[in-house]
Amino acid sequence: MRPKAELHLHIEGTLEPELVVELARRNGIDLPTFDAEAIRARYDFADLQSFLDIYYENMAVLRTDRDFYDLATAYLARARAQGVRHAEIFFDPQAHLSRGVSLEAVFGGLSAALKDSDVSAALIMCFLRDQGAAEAEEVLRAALPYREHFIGVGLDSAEVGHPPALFRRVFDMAAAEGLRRVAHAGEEGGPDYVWEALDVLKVERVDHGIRAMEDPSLVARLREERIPLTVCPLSNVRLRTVPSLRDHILPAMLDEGLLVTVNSDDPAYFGGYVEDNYQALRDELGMTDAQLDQIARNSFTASFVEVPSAGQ
Ligand code: HPA
Ligand SMILES: [Zn+2]
Repeated sequence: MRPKAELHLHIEGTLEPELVVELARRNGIDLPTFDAEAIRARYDFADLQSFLDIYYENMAVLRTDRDFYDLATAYLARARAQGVRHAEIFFDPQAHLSRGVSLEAVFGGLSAALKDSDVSAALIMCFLRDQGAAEAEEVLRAALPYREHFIGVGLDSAEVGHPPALFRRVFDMAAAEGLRRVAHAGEEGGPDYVWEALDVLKVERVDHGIRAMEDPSLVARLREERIPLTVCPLSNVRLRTVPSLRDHILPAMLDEGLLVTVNSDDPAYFGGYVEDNYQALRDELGMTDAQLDQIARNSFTASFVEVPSAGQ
């Protein structure tokens, strides 16, 4: 299997229904159903928000550092089996703090899992854009005692109506701390969100970014500056940002000379882990092995951490 890096992966989006049930039992949490298949049957999404509603609901079973440890350990084992040599993993601390779960539990569990895995991995802390900039600044300040546990910051959750420019100050603060910067932009939002992420937040990578293709001058900028895009094909289909995989703009992005990568986003919800995304691109979109090899090479080029086994 082709070695690859995964650069767009929300650890809470790897929470499989079976683990939801197990953690609910362990933590004495009542669920509408304890049948994993019945939970999975709800995963028919109309858009990003309808997914986020269930995503935040399910993650309420994550309470202790052991829960976060088990979650990340399960992901890393699956990732390894899918050829992942290196993962840069998003997490959403605000979604846990708001439920009374401490940063200590979140960082403690995730960091221990990364340390115990033989897959190279690092954490990127995301701000929930729909919770506003003041809260983002607060969580960054609260996370600084854990500075050595994460390499960067990102911006996720409901995109439209929450433009990147609102987060200028917190991204400046993060830059001053030597943190790397990424943001979701151009998933449901238009090319203007991608421009803002680049110009105002100074992001070094754009998460999704598929709608950048609507603006030729933006495409030229991304190409000239070699800005990586972390595209998530199965996610785009399941959240209906594209009608079907056959309509996906990824091959055109590659033809434009963009530094595109392929990632799984929230694999427990979108029908596949990262190699499943590669295979779907081959089987349903007819992408060639040469194209997929290029994308896998791009994933190492686009990663923030030098990976010793890259390309082996
Ligand atoms: O695809 C996504 N988009 C925005 N926020 C998210 N949080 C988890 N997954 C996503
Ligand atoms: Zn995402």
